[in-house]
Amino acid sequence: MAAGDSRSLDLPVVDLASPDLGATVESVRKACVDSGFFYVVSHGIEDGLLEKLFAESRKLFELPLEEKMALRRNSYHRGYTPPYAEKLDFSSKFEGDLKESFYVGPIGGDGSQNDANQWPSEEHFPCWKETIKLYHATALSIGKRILSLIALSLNLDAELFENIGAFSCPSAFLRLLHYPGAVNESDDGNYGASAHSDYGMITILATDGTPGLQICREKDRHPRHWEDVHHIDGALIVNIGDLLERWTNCIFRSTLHRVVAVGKERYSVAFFLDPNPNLVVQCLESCCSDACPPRFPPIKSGDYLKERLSVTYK
Ligand SMILES: O=C(O)CCC(=O)C(=O)O
Ligand SMILES: [Fe+2]
Repeated sequence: MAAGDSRSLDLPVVDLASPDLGATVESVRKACVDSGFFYVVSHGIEDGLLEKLFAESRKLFELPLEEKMALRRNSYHRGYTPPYAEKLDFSSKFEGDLKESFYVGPIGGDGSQNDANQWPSEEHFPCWKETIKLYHATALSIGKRILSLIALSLNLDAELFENIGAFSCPSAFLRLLHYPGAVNESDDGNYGASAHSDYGMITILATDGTPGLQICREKDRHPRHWEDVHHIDGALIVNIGDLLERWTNCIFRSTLHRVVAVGKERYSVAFFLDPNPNLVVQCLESCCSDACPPRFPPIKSGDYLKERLSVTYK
């Protein structure tokens, strides 16, 4: 289905600079319970940074395939993935999704973390690393602010995730994405990114404004009903992942989404913020009771995510 065929959604817009904390927390809770998706504005990203980020991303994807393949995703899940490398929806008849992507994991860190990132040559990409590093750090700090609102929205301490160690060496991955414009006839009906939910805690998405992103709020209803997530200038899109859904005993929703081909090239940058891999994720205290016991056993965040990724990239 092409974007635009479905009804457009009115997702909540969360203003990170709002002086009314109570209303902000309430709107975060409603969004996380209803659709697992919302917009964030007044995020404080410095002027021009998103433009620079998209320019560097475009420059990387414009390289010839063999140069990109020299930076192919390594065993630490950093680097380039070509078109068709990822199959998110196993019911799809196509070999894989149309998108190509580039992953950048935690940068530097406290020395205990092996910096396994791959970088294009400094000679041809003099501003690449600096721009990516700045956006990675900025997205991480926005993510922490959003998770503090999420904690409040669950009637928990604003610093909960910080206090339990989720943010000490968090598994924070940036993913640059490029969706092709024209596609071959054999890819007629294929998706930029086929239907999936994200695996981790939260995802923060910036796009170049090209449509294509859709969500399905009722994953068990068939036929599926897909709704367009329209672009709002200056806003980021935030969504809940499966790990947070599990953590909240399914009070918050990790919603199915996909990117349809719209016949126009599209760039986006997703930031996946997941906890320290050693953190044990067990039902949050405000999300269970005698009447509503935990649905899932505790699991180490890293084990959960490794298992999910191994299925996607066999
Ligand atoms: O590019 C987009 O709009 C969505 C990307 C996405 O869903 C993902 O990378 O998980
Ligand atoms: Fe996603």
